[in-house]
Amino acid sequence: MSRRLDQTPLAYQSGFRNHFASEALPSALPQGQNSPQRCAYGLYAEQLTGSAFTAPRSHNLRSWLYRIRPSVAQSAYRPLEHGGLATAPLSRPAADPNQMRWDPAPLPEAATDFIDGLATIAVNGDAGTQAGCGVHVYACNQDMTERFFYNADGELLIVPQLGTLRLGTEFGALEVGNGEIAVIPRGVKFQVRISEGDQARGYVCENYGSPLELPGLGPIGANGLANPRDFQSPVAAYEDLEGDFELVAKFSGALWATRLDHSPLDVVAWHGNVAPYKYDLANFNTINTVSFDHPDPSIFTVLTSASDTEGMANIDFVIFPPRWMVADNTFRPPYFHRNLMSEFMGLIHGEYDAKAEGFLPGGASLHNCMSPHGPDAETFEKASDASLEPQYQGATLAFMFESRYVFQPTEKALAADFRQRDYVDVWKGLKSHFDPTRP
Ligand SMILES: O=C(O)Cc1cc(O)ccc1O
Ligand SMILES: [Fe+2]
Repeated sequence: MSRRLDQTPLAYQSGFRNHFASEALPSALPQGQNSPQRCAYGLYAEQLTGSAFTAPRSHNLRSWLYRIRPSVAQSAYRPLEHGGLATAPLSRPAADPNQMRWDPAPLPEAATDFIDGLATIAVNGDAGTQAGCGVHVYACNQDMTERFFYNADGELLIVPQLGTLRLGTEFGALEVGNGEIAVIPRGVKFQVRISEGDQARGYVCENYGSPLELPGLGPIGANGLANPRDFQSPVAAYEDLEGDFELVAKFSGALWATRLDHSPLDVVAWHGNVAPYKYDLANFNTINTVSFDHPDPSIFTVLTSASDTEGMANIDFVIFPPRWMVADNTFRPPYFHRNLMSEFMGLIHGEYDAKAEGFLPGGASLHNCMSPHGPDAETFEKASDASLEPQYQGATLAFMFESRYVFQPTEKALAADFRQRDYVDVWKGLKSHFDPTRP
């Protein structure tokens, strides 16, 4: 029998990290237990954990998968070369206090799938101690057909900028395009196809640390920012395919490949709270000032990965969404600042309010710990004189991966043709307006 996941209609179940239960065949899920002596339909039971067994219940993550073959039905792993991927710590660390910016990564001309199209821009922390992250861009023009991927080094937060991706996973299929995000938990096997457009580009945060979760809302209350119900996980769907397939694993900073004689997306039923999910950033309930001053961007946190120090995120995923700007007597764009946390930014569409020019959709910027940044000279002049009517800033969607750990750009990203070597000049025109006689 051959059944394919890329042809299965998309269907989702809603809720952030719910304890889901889903079956593609009736009664495929055991009732009242996880490991029956014999599973329905001759399936194998397999547990996948996203936390230590002994993690506190609030952070305990695991799912049970009922599959045609167990994951161990594979051959030995062998190393696989990849020219563009890097993992922290780098052997030749290249942390740099210079503010940096990149144009969008060029789209490939040769046939390139999602794995081959990954290129690391910066990393921080240490994958081996489960701290920090890798920041990659992907640019591809081919579907993964005979190969699959999983990442043992971290979960993957995928932020598409160009093209729509269809992610076939062990848990079912998801589709994500511009303005949406997807998260693939550590270890989950998946395959990427381009479902709209001939090519695709976007960003990936490979989170080595604790899995992303919703931020606490404090005095905001019970509702707001990213609401749990707007997160969607796929329903169980499987393929029963025999052939010659490759499973690529990222493990301890390197890629490895193993051969399979079947598709690993063969999970007929699953239950638990580890599962891929997607989120449409348009559902973000944006909160901003209705009085004065520019709130700190933590007000725009979508997801956060905790470090072992409370309040200092391993990574915050923050967006700058369409919103009303109404602040009175206020310099409305982002203020000038020097932050303890390090900031990697990307642009999903539109324009970013701190930068009049040069920060393009698909491009990126990096402002490391204490490196000064803020509005460029042109934006500063304009915003200092702007009339402060309520203004809808609609055509914009930027994001930030903000981390307590300094980002180290890779040597390739430093040397890339598409790095803007004159970026620091955007602040050149900021001149003194000081006049001691005019209070
Ligand atoms: O640097 C940036 O553009 C991100 C950012 C935005 C903002 O509104 C306030 C602080 C900040 O770091
Ligand atoms: Fe900043």
